[in-house]
Amino acid sequence: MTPAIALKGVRKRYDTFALHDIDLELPAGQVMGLVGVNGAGKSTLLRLLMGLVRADGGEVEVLGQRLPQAQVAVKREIGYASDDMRLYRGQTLRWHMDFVRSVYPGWDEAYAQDLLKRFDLKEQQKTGGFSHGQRVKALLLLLFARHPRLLLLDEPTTGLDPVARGEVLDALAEVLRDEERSVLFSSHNTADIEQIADSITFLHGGAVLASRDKESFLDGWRRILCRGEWTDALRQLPGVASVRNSAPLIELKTGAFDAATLPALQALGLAVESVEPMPLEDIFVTTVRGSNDA
Ligand SMILES: Nc1ncnc2c1ncn2[C@@H]1O[C@H](COP(=O)(O)OP(=O)(O)OP(=O)(O)O)[C@@H](O)[C@H]1O
Repeated sequence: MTPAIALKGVRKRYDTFALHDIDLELPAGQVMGLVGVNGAGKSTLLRLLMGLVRADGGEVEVLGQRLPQAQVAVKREIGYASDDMRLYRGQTLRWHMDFVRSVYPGWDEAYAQDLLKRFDLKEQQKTGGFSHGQRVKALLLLLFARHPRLLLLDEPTTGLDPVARGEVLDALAEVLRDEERSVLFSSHNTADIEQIADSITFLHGGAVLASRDKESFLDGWRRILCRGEWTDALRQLPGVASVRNSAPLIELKTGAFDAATLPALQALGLAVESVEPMPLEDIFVTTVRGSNDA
């Protein structure tokens, strides 16, 4: 099946920042979470995919079509939401719904009504009076009810209270039950990504540090506590991203945990005390620190 997004060797340079050689593929019907610190390049990447920014080099394909050539046709099939999108303050949400409906024939009014209830929004309210959370939910409603084939969401849950976050994530999960739809969403909140993403990409300093399906990501990482004598050979073990000597214990974090890991530690004279899975946030921080040290 044609991937929803395929990037090959994509580059974009600004005065003080560059995206370098981005290779990324999002299979159709999947959700990819894009995680990165402030300034990592997440918004730039999403803007490239939306055709708002043009790559300096490499290939950008969205829904099987090459950008920038197919930009106009592809844009109709994409739902893009970011913080800099504005609603007309003096108009009601209904006015916005009618406007989008007039432009997109695929508008689903029944679904829009369902989302209005779920998001607790009033269609006759002027959007100028909306809170931040209401504005985000209104924007998502206007996107979701169009049924775009690809959603590009730039930090959709940032700044939402826990209840609104839950509502937005539930609605997203529902949108995703339809296997035809693909989503790329960025977030600082690794818990959101862990909850709904099929695959995870870490972006740092304009480069992809890691991109894998969620299960293999989480399965491959472990925090291991051992007892014994410190040896520098620990740093050479496959996949080891951090080792800390807090005698009498040694803490080791590895991104390549497998059947050979524990025997390798024992061979170095260490007694393994515990092996724990790591939450995505810890995996992300460990990966970013490792790349900063490299
Ligand atoms: N139009 C532009 N001109 C010059 N520099 C830009 C432009 N757009 C983005 N940048 C720079 O590119 C870098 C990456 O910005 P970007 O907004 O893509 O990061 P981000 O990962 O989305 O960050 P945040 O999480 O803070 O939103 C930043 O240093 C930013 O200043």
